[in-house]
Amino acid sequence: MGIVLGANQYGKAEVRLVHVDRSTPRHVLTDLNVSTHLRGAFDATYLTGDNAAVLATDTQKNTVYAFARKFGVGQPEDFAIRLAGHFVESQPQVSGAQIEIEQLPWARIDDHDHAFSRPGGERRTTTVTRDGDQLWVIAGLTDLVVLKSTGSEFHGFPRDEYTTLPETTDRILATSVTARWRYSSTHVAWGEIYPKIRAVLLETFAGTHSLALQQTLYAMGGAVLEQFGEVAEIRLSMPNKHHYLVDLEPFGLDNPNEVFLAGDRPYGLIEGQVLREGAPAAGPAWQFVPGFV
Ligand SMILES: O=c1[nH]c(=O)c2[nH]c(=O)[nH]c2[nH]1
Repeated sequence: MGIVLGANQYGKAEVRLVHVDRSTPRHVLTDLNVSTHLRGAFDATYLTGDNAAVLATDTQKNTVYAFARKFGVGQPEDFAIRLAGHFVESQPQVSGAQIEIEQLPWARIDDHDHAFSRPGGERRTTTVTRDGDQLWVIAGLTDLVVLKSTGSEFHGFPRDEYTTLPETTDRILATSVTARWRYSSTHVAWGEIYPKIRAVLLETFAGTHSLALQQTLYAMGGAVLEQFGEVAEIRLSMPNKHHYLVDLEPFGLDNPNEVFLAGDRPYGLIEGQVLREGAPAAGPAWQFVPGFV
């Protein structure tokens, strides 16, 4: 019984590309998950490990980023057609290509020029604690994903022998906000105040020129306490969803903060409480509430 190689394809899966069109102050954000698959005369690498025909998947990934800088992205269909054409037309052994693209949606926060939020995914939460006659109400939200394409810096941090992070005065700042706030009374119009607090969190994220995600966290919590006397304290957990500027120099291209790799993990995790001095005590309200300091 003979053994033969059947259908095959190979490529780079899930290239996380974030492109910022900064040609006007009103940034256009395109967030894609691109997978490339090449088909053609690749028997040799499977059968003998001869890679003479194998356009490396790393090269395919680089092509995605370089094309984003060279040509922009536009509609995902156009970007995919351009990539498929390039692979088939530039490599004689590549007879076909399949390019899959998922686009992650972003919406502007209050029609802001460079602050966005991700629709869907977010949840409103509450944790109510009763102990004897006493009652505490915590409200909040999880997974509110937000991004600023400028207006964020990070510098002035110590450098030791393990520090490689460059200082930056212009970076993408993105996070998935989990916030929980404790009301100081139980006489609150829950349904009316919730969207207002959410809106203050969003507008403070958008409006704060950030020198650190820590500073943004405190500003967001502080704004809620300033504007809502009913809130005794707020706790925030904000992963720093890193966006790495792609080095396009090897391809003769600059990258003026336009083409980013959206990292998955690891991520910075910035957490903190913002408290109103003299507010009623929390008692057991936070006991066993997950995800918080
Ligand atoms: O806003 C930030 N805070 C940090 O503590 C930190 N650390 C890091 O590597 N990048 C950042 N960004």
